[in-house]
Amino acid sequence: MADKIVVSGVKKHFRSGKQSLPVVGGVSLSVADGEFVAIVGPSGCGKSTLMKIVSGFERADEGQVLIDGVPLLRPSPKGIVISQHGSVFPWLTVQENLMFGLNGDGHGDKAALADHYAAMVGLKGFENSYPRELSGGMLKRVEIARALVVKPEILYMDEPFSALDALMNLRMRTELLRILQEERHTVLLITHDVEEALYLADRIIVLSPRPTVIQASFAVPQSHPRKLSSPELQTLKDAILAELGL
Ligand SMILES: Nc1ncnc2c1ncn2[C@@H]1O[C@H](COP(=O)(O)OP(=O)(O)OP(=O)(O)O)[C@@H](O)[C@H]1O
Repeated sequence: MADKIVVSGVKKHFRSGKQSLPVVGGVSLSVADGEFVAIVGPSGCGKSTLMKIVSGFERADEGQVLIDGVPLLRPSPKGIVISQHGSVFPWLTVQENLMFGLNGDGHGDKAALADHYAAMVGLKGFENSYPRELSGGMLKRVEIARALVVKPEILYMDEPFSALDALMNLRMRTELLRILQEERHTVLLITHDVEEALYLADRIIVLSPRPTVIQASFAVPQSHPRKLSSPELQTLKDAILAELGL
């Protein structure tokens, strides 16, 4: 499969006063078209910074990011970010939120498309509801639908489910896999949760403490749906946790 994302020799530091804080210490990785790669690493190691660089919201000091072979200089229309903070507009209905990113004439009947994606994430019947009328899990699904409706080639997910309760977190994982089976996207997921990574990803990259580098990489060869209790995934989990010093 062709490489969708190529990260080569990326380094980044921040400056606070006279202090220099090295955050990304030299990261190179390739993500194939349609691949789902999860990134785990210790708290504060630089995961979000790396994600911002790979999604074009932050510039690297050194190295570069290529999307389909083209250097990334700003956020690409091919990618969309889903973060833990949420970006649903409270003053718009679910349908209006989903229609928001659809501009130009390329999207046909925007309302119908919005409703299709609302249904896809289980929000049929809530198209005219406002965010304040929805639960946290429903809001997160609006967010995911809002990202998918523009048919991004790349989904950048930074702890997308971390604000949800444990049950909703599990539901959303399954929901995401179902959607990805219908529409193949290239996905880069940052998570604290090794089990979430094992459940979802084709490959798991473990980052070192700051300044972060790739410490280990694990392929997850199992097909979906996966059983986290399977001996193979348990062995993999132990190996990843060992890399994280746990
Ligand atoms: N814009 C910035 N200016 C200065 N320092 C920053 C900036 N962004 C991040 N940092 C620092 O860089 C380091 C890495 O932050 P980052 O958010 O990338 O880590 P993380 O691995 O995503 O953290 P967490 O696991 O806690 O979400 C932290 O020490 C943080 O304080």
